[in-house]
Formats: sequence, C-alpha cells, structure tokens
Amino acid sequence: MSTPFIEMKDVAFAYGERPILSNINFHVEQGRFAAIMGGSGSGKTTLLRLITGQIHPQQGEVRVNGRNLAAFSREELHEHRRHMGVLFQFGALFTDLSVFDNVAFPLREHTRLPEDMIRDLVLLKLNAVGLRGVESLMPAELSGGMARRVALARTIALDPELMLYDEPFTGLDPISLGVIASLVRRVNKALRATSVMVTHDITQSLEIADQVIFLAHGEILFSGSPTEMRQLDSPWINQFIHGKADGPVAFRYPAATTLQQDLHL
Ligand SMILES: Nc1ncnc2c1ncn2[C@@H]1O[C@H](COP(=O)(O)OP(=O)(O)OP(=O)(O)O)[C@@H](O)[C@H]1O
Repeated sequence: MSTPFIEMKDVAFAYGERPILSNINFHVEQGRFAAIMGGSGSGKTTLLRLITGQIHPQQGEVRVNGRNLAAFSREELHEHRRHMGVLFQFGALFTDLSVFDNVAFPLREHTRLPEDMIRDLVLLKLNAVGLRGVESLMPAELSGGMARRVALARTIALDPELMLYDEPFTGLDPISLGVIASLVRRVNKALRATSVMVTHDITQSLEIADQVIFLAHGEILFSGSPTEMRQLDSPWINQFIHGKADGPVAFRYPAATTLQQDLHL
C-alpha cells in the first residue's frame, strides 16, 4: 500500500457555534484522485479549506504528507501552499494580462527562472492543455472552456504535488466539460499529483476518480471506489446519482403550517 498523502482523522469543524463537519475520517494515497460529492451546503468546500490549511479543525487532525497542518509555522504553511495548485469554479484569469502572462504569473512570482525558461515552461503548460498558439490572446477573447483550460495551465505551472479543484465543471457545455474532465485526469497522471475535486457532476466523477467521498449533513456517508458507489443501495446516494428532486433530501422546506392552512381552505 502506498503512503497516505492526505489524512483526516476524527475531524470536526464548526463555524462559531454551528457544526459543519463531524466524524470525518478518510485518506487519499499519494498520486490518487479523490472526488468529494454531496448536496449543497454539506461541507465540501469546508473540507477543501481544511486541506489548504486556511482553517483548522476544532477536533482531530488534518495531515498532509504525514504532518499535522495545525502544527505548521507560517512559513511552513506558505511552503505547503506553494506545492499546491488550486482551481476554483470559474478559475478567474487576470483580465488585463495576456494568456501568456497569466500562465507565467506564478513562475515569475515564485521562482527566479530566467525569462527564456519561463517562456518554454509556459508553452509546455499551454501545450499540455491543448492551447499552444493562444498565448497572445487576452482572457476576454477566449471561450469559457478555453479560459478554464488556461486557468488549469496556470495552476500546474509550478508542478504542484497536490491539486485541489472546487467545482471545475460549473457552467461548461457538455463538450468543454468532457475536455476539462479528461485534462484534469491527465494532469493528475502526468504530475503524479494527489488530487481532490469537489463537484456536483456525478457522471464525470465516477469516470475519472479513483475514490469517492460522499458527504451528507457534514458526515461521510460513503467512501470507496466508483464501482462500489454504483453498487450501493442507499436512498441518499440514489437520489444524487439519478438527480431526483425529492427523496431523503427533501424538495420542500419543512414549513410549520400546511398549504391548506395558509390558504384558509
Ligand atoms: N465563512 C463561513 N462562516 C459561516 N458559515 C459558513 C462559512 N462558509 C460556509 N459556511 C456554511 O457552512 C456550510 C457548508 O458550506 P460549504 O461551502 O462547505 O458547503 P458545500 O457542500 O461546498 O456547498 P455548495 O455545494 O453549495 O457549494 C453551509 O451551510 C454554509 O452556509
């Protein structure tokens, strides 16, 4: 068995008095791809923020590469983030910088590489996302799918050992979505980066992830392989997989009165 790169041990987290996550136990092995799924507000993004070290649990431990993040000094946390690539929902590009300068940005910011090496690296990263040739365009000249790919190229510029994706498929048409999904998977393989992706897109997740973690009400309802998840007979997960509006996750808000009462019928 290879070593766990990310480990959550008995993690509980609350925003103030409000419990968000409890009893969280899972690990992701080095180089593996984990998808975190669950309904809206179930705590997925909070889980990602615990991995980046932006927030710390009130109970339990979040370990990355064998070390407890809560024990990191400021410098160590900074170093941790430097080895991490984060791609957010709309992967916002700097609108006043060209594609080239967007991808070069982290290289210029975090390394002292000479410009000719930066140029080669930018072209390699753009090539990896199938976009060599667009380097002089401005973000406003790109389609949504292309912009997401440029953002991915920028995220992998420093060859991160950990990749975090927060809803990378949001707002994409089905073709661009398929392209981004296979790129995300390829990047994981090529960089041998451990990857964690928060997503609502069950079809893509089950296709590209090695491991699925399903959250409901801040707890892990299921953790296992996509094959195991497909075979599960759980009303929660079935509702999610089949996109049913009603089920254990109720469509209706639990109002205190009936509609008849409200309408005086
Ligand atoms: N900074 C914050 N302060 C207080 N509450 C917060 C904060 N951030 C998130 N929450 C609450 O924590 C809960 C979990 O939020 P989180 O963003 O982790 O859920 P999610 O599963 O990613 O949801 P979605 O799929 O809708 O993005 C939500 O009820 C949210 O309102």
